[in-house]
Amino acid sequence: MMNIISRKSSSLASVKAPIRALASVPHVHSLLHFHIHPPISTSASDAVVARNVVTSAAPIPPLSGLLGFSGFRVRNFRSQSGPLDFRASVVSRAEYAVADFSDEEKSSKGGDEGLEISKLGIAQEIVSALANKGITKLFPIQRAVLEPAMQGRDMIGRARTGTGKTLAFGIPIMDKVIQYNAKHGRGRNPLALVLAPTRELARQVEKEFCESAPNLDTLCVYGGTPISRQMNSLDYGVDVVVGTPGRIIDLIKRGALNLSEVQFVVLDEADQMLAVGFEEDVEMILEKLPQNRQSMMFSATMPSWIRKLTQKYLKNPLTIDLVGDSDQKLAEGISLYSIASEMYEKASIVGPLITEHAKGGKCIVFTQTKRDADRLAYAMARNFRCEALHGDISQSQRERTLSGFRDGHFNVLVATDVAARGLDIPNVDLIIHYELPNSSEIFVHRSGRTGRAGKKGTAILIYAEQQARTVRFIERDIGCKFSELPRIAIEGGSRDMFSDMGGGGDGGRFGSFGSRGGGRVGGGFGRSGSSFGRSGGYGESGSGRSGSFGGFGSSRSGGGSSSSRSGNFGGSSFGRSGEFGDTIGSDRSSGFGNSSGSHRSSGFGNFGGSDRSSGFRNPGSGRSSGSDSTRLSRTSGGFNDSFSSRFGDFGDDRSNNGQSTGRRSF
Ligand SMILES: Nc1ncnc2c1ncn2[C@@H]1O[C@H](COP(=O)(O)OP(=O)(O)OP(=O)(O)O)[C@@H](O)[C@H]1O
Repeated sequence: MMNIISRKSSSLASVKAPIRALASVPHVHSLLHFHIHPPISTSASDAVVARNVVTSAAPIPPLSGLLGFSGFRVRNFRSQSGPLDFRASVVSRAEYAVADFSDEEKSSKGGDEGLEISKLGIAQEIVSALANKGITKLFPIQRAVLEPAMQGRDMIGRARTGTGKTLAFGIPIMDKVIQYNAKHGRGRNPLALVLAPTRELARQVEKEFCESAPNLDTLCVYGGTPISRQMNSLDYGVDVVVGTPGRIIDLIKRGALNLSEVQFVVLDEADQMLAVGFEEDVEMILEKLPQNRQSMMFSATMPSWIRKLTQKYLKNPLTIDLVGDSDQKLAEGISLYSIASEMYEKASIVGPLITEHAKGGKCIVFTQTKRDADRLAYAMARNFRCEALHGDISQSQRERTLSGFRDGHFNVLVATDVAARGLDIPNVDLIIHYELPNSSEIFVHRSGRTGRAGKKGTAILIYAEQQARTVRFIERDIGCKFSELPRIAIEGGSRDMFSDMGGGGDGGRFGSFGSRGGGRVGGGFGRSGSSFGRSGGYGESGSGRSGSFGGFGSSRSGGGSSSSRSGNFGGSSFGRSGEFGDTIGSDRSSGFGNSSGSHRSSGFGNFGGSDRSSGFRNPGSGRSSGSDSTRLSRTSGGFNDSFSSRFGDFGDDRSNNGQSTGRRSF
């Protein structure tokens, strides 16, 4: 441990020092403009907003202003000191558009009604960087979060997919860190920590931070690339660390990551942390943080673990829910279609659907298994520029695939649910659910890869007749209706587009696929409670599946039975809901949620499609001993989040592993 620490004054660090010093030009205007006022009282019209926006998880003093009136109003920003005496940024004369967020959301999406970012008084570098990205007005979730976040409030947030949650927590954090650095000088230890359940999501959050505040040092940490690079980067000093829990713990354990100065922690996709088995890691990390901090959590559902976290680690949290129980769960602008198909014909109708509905644009086809993704991608590559993405694909290849898809080098991505959550790929026109998702939540997240940032998109659900009940269930659960597309007639000869891939049999091959229908509805739609409402968790097995796919099928709570009949190709919906009906795809086991590898180091960066502009990149390879993948254990018959911590002993981090904790200027 001490050896590691003594390296901190390495020559590399001293080279870095002037760079950091130069980068920390103070945003004096921001510091000067800031106001503190006593709270103002809520008005009678609060109810309008409260209905749609804010509920309090615990009794809180009335939050006024942003949350407290309908219509537009000019007001001063009310603030109290946040952590480390961070103060709210300037918001003098800022207009808070806080009418009905739902209505607003429908109409604006960054449109005319949004709050001008340039008027917020936040650091000019953020304003300019966002403007360069075409972001000039706040989205509703950002407006809802901004003021309480600036006030230092802990919060739980929920909004529809693609509506800008990252910047909702990102803007206040970036601004506060910039101000703090301007005042106190830049330090070595991070001031903000963002936990994400997957590498891809972590990378995306990092990208958003790097693009929006290019002068901040944001480091992304996850497994799959050498940990030494991340340790070096931490050694130089970082402002914000984004990462997956496993690698973060690894870095803490090695004495490379000192969380003693963290003032902001964000749990992004918190319920997904649970789904991929990170709960123990997350709690360990939260235990290591200073008491005096601001915590923000974003979660689509509220399983009991999240509630427990909320009670244990958040202080008097505010809940900002722009979805609500009865609202539709999908973003506006996504057209939903369903289409019935025989199991053995499904693969053959994907092509026509893409041609018709993607119209040459980007399309993601979601399968349940890695094997399906590979095979479908392979077969479709005859007619489309197409690649597969799933957890068995190496991290570096996954990144290449994602950046190729982003950049338009190919336009059809066949993915397992590894891509369902959080990924922000611009201009995806079409989502095809090749197989029913495991839960309504997964459906929402898969579909939410289109229609982002107010754009239009289409999602098509392919189902077998015997799965019609599940389709209705999804409709009810997400509050949307599917328009049924006419069946696509498949000529005999082309029924099985995998026919040259081995296997055989009457229709549908995929190796051991082959049963025509033969399904039975598993029935039993488990609806598991969450305080955020229904989250699905249905189990229906189209035709039952296992055979070559290995016995999926056991349903956990709330799920219907899924008959696993070997050799049959089935609809593969596996009821599993655990506490909240939110499930992950069966393919998560090895790859999804793995954390590893840095993709940005301050000086050198890493290779592999990172969007960090500065820096070279080094190929990420090799899994560190602390790879998170080892924690994901998959049990037969279902998806099991169980894992055992590799870090029973967490070291003596209470004393910060002996690291220097004092903030110092470089
Ligand atoms: N105010 C804004 N104006 C225009 N575009 C924005 C704004 N805020 C965010 N965006 C863009 O919208 C896209 C979606 O944002 P983001 O990924 O944060 O959504 P999200 O709510 O986290 O979605 P998901 O739940 O699917 O993860 C991003 O490309 C982001 O840059």
